[in-house]
Amino acid sequence: MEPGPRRRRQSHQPVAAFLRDPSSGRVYRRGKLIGKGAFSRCYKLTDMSTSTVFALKVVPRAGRLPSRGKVEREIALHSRLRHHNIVAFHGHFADRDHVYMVLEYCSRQSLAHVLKARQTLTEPEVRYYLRGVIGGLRYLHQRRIVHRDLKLSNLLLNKKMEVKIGDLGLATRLGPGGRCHRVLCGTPNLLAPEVVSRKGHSCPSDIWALGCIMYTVLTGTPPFAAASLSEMYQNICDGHYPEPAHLSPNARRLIARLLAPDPAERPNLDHLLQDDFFTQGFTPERMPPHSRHSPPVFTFPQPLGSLFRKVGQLLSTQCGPPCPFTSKEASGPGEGPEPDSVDWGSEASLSERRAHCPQALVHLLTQGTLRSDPAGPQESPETEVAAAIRNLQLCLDAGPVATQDPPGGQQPPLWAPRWVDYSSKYGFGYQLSDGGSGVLFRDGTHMALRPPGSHICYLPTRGRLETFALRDVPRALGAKLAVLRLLTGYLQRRLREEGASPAPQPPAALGLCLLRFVGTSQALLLLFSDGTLQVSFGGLQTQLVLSGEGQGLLLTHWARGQPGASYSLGTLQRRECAPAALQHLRRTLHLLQSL
Ligand SMILES: Nc1ncnc2c1ncn2[C@@H]1O[C@H](COP(=O)(O)OP(=O)(O)OP(=O)(O)O)[C@@H](O)[C@H]1O
Repeated sequence: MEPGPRRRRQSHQPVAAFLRDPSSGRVYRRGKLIGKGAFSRCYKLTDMSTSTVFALKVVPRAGRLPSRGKVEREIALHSRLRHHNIVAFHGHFADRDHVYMVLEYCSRQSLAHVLKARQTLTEPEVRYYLRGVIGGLRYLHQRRIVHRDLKLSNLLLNKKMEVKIGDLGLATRLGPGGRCHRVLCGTPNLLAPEVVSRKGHSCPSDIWALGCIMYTVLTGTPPFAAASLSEMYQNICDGHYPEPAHLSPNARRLIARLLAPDPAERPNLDHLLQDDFFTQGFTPERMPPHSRHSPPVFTFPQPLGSLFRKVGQLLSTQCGPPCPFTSKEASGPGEGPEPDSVDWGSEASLSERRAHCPQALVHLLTQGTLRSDPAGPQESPETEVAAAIRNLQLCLDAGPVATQDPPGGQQPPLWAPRWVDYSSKYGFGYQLSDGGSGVLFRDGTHMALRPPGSHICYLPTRGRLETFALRDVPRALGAKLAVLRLLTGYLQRRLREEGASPAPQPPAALGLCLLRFVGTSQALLLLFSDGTLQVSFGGLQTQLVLSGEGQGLLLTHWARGQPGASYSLGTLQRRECAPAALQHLRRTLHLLQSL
């Protein structure tokens, strides 16, 4: 995957089983061989007095190194560095045959090993690893040091799966012009155009390597891997690589920015984490060690409570038309865990959905649609989506954006402030702002609990409403009622914990139901039967609700804990809408159009 630098392999003298650092007096026991580089070998090493485990990098002293003083330069440079995302340097010594470097031990090997086992990584994982690499690289660049050999095998992982930049053998300080020697060093398929054309390495050359790394871990193949070196260098100089069409637009855009042929156009590390790829997607705080072998399923607390949401695998879970739930009837909650101890979806259900939906359009994580009556009029979910798109366009076409946020009205619409996606097992539960709740089940049916009389409203298919008093619910619906109660109880508990109470507003119509939900890495979109469209971005950071119709259209926008502001179509037409709300409208439109 990563052709190594064209360097001659060294023959190695055996390394003694016990080694003494003459300057510190420490005695070490050499352990097993953990890896081999072009000029070095790495062993596990234990400090005999403290039992601390290190990695020992051993470089032979024979006069066949690529350039004299290379190891000395590596030691001089590496020993002064101290950063959480750079392999720590603990000491060095030498004997007649070898130079030894005592390094922080990274027991989970490298990202090259992970990719070999996994073939590709998911976007949340890539965000997690890149964050660490960017942290370490920023530290180097701030000190005017370029790494010059960033590659997967030099991104090591410690026991906690924290990423550490290693192998500073080619790292060097920048010269006065922000560049260093015009030599062709590094790993050929990761060389930046300016390095290939011998203009010298600079900080953007490392950024280019980051682009190659990102591309490789997301697609499983490096962006530049032509049969001949000259063809590959030509592609590098032209910035010509196979378009990774199946990746999310944000991932593709960031790769294109990182792999800009002109170094001046590549993003600076200080701004990289502000890219949409990082800000609009979930980044795990930690990485489970098993993710070295299988895709992780992440769970994370929502701001409104410890809900768990499925973000395990972004990959190619992309569907065009809505994927039906499986026809399996929802089962009772007896055998399942509490919703706040479950993940959102499972790999099995994702691959199931992928098999159903070969077209790749939207980066979906989870979705569900209310079942249509096969004997009834052909209602397609696209009809509601098209209506929602029309409404969004009406708002967007209303007029130019106000230069500052106008005071919004306070007309809270009926919406779903809380939800829990338990669709991998039973269904998607939500609580309405009037205190009612509902579940769209995996089998495409819908059941709701409606205040004030606590009616149970059941829709076996779209348009067929059956209502029951709580005690009269037929036995056949007992399992679904149990799920509805389980999820409602859970959401009410959250409401109590937040100290919130339902808004005083007229209760929803008995037939109101959730027609469709779509979860992507960026947003959760809910479409109700009365045409209300609700979109939540970034967990619950920003919410947008579009309700009503025609001139009664109302846009309500909540941003980062601010009280909601509502805008009527008339207000929007008078050119008064918060710029942030319009921006979210555009993102919603984009999302809907890509369904
Ligand atoms: N600090 C460390 N902890 C654990 N393993 C390490 C550590 N440093 C290196 N290794 C392992 O040893 C291998 C050899 O590392 P080394 O830095 O000598 O060369 P390399 O970067 O893999 O190759 P090259 O020298 O060709 O660029 C690595 O691939 C890695 O698997």
